[in-house]
Amino acid sequence: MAHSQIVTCIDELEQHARTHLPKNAFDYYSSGANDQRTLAENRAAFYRLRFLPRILRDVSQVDLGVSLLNGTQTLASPICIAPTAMQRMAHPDGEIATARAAAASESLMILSSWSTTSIEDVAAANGNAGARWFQLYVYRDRAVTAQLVKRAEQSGYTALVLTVDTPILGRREADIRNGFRLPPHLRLANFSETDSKATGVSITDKKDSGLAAYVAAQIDQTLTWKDVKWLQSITKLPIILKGVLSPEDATLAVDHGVQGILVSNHGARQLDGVPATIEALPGIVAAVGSRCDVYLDGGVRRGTDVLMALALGAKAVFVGRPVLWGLAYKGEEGVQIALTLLQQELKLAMQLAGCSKLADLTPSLVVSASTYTHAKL
Ligand SMILES: Cc1cc2nc3c(=O)[nH]c(=O)nc-3n(C[C@H](O)[C@H](O)[C@H](O)COP(=O)(O)O)c2cc1C
Ligand SMILES: CC(C)CC(=O)C(=O)O
Repeated sequence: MAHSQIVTCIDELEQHARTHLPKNAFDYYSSGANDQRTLAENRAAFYRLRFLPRILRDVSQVDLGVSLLNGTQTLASPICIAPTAMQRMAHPDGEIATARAAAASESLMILSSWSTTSIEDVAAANGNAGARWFQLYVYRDRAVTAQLVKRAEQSGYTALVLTVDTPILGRREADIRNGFRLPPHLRLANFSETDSKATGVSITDKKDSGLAAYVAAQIDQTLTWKDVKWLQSITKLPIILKGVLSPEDATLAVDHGVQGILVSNHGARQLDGVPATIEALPGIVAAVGSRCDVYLDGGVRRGTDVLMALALGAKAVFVGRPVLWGLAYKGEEGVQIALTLLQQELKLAMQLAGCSKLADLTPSLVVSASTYTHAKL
């Protein structure tokens, strides 16, 4: 795709990234774990759903506005940016470009702990008008973790997103084959060299996958529900648990006083064989009810995917790789293209489905394709 050409969908951005990014980076961004069954399912499960649109409703005005976390976070649309590590591999401006595009699109950005731009620099790029949450990995060294939380608070991040599906890195075979490591001109900007070398493993070490070794050395595998309490004891920020798939865990999360649940399988990069997130969503929504916000990420590539997730009870959706493909295409402008495409597609899908605001979306809008396959005609 030439730069002058019109981008018509997210998949075109991915194709561009595939042919323009270094293999080491594209493979890291695109891979799922093991046989990548869940990676395929994250898309396939959307294809197994069907809409039952309503007719003869006034759809001349569509409002995509949404408010999250008990009305404390208002957004122009429910399409937000999932945290993805090391964005400067996709474009020299990396997280700065994402933060600017998020603010320009009135979207919400979650910054990864493992960004290649610091918490403070991203906050400055996102500005006063921006909406930003910080994704937290809990380090074995709790002083390092507490310092991240403090810096996020001081830089105007308004929630913490605690990732709970990564006690250890999933098996990403492309990274093993490539001997993945962060290119030498980049670094994990939120940590000092000393912090990242504290246990003798650096992300740039020449191991099978430098990343897997780094995670194994640094991330706290002993994490339990008591650490959610610990986190609550050191911050007043709302906490969202990212990586919930089981309704039982969703109930426990609410019992532990979290303000949000992000139904996620980490872009199919952790345990292969888990359900697609759109399949896991209804059970979690049923378990949680209105006791806290429920969000979804994983395989969202179309406005119609967003519409399905919202109809099935998600308050907002997050996209990971589409933002990386936008970055690789044209930095800040590319991320804006990705977000705008999804917003426009969502608006169109709502109009065609007979909905003019998010409150109109109910589960009756979506049915399983098997309803039709097995129908007696
Ligand atoms: C390249 C890459 C890096 C990621 N890095 C992080 C991370 O640092 N922290 C985290 O909680 N999730 C991380 N994720 C998971 C995303 O936040 C999100 O769950 C996933 O990408 C959503 O699926 P999608 O890419 O199909 O939209 C990463 C995902 C990708 C693809
Ligand atoms: C550094 C990694 C743990 C980032 C991540 O979450 C991922 O690669 O999926």
